[in-house]
Amino acid sequence: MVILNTVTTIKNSTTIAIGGFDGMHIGHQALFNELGENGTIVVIETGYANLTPKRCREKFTNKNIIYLELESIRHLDGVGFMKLLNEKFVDLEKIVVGYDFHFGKDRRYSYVDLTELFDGEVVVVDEVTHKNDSVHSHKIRAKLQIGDIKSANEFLGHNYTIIGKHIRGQGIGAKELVATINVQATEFLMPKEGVYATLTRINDEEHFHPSVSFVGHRVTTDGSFAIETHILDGEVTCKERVEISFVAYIRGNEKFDSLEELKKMIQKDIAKASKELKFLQL
Ligand SMILES: Cc1cc2nc3c(=O)[nH]c(=O)nc-3n(C[C@H](O)[C@H](O)[C@H](O)COP(=O)(O)O)c2cc1C
Ligand SMILES: Nc1ncnc2c1ncn2[C@@H]1O[C@H](COP(=O)(O)OP(=O)(O)O)[C@@H](O)[C@H]1O
Repeated sequence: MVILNTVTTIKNSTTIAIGGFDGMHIGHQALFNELGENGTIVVIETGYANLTPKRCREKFTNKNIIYLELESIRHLDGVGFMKLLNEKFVDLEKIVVGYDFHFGKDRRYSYVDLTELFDGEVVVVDEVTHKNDSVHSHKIRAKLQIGDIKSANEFLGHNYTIIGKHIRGQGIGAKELVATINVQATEFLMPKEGVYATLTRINDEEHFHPSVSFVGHRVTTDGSFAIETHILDGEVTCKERVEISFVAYIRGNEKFDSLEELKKMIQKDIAKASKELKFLQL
């Protein structure tokens, strides 16, 4: 990962797009479309990104990304920020930002200041909306938190995807319910507690498996928080790194009086998830 603060200069990059870019949503993609061949994405890293934390942004672009820690630039005024960009990007000709881009101390400066301060071209991308609603990361987070996966995915332009590592479960699943892969993915925002039709990929497999996943506190068993995915198209063995893509919300988390009742419900969940995923190209 290239952190801009620690490198002296970046050569051959004539165009940059600047922002936080958590989510890499359709608004962000509109900026990337203006980058051209030698464009670089400059991520201002707040440390709070939880839709595409850290290097996960790289999954959703083929452009080069470099990272700039907010802490190291937040004190700068407009002139200072511009000086930093010019010093680091020695071939800079064009800067791409969105209509609401703000920077510098107290977010005091906008694209208007950028246009005055920069000697090259500033491209300002108009507001990107979906169904008359302005697309922003905070709105995607809010949608995920109420389980509105379909709208969140429409704003994102891709399925909301978390990546984590395989961890040991309680050992009840395979014996009494269905086999699940338990996942730890602490850096990501968790969608509303419940059951989802999902696509799961293990390590760097070429294809995703249709799956049904549970996210939440296992109120029926030990009460602890878990992310579990049950693969619908057979057994998988190698499972260090697990990627779960959320496609549709099926139901909320429930407490069942017995494992038999939970098992019956899981069978219904499987049927619903299979139906949701049937027409997807995996
Ligand atoms: C499709 C599916 C739906 C689930 N729904 C619930 C639920 O509504 N409430 C709940 O407490 N646990 C639910 N669970 C989690 C189970 O409690 C969990 O799989 C079980 O405790 C076994 O955990 P283990 O894999 O760690 O052994 C669900 C799991 C799956 C795969
Ligand atoms: N809906 C949108 N339409 C156009 N530009 C956008 C949109 N959302 C964000 N941008 C631009 O993308 C860059 C990154 O913005 P950022 O603040 O990280 O996104 P968000 O507002 O979604 O959290 C900024 O230059 C911003 O102006």
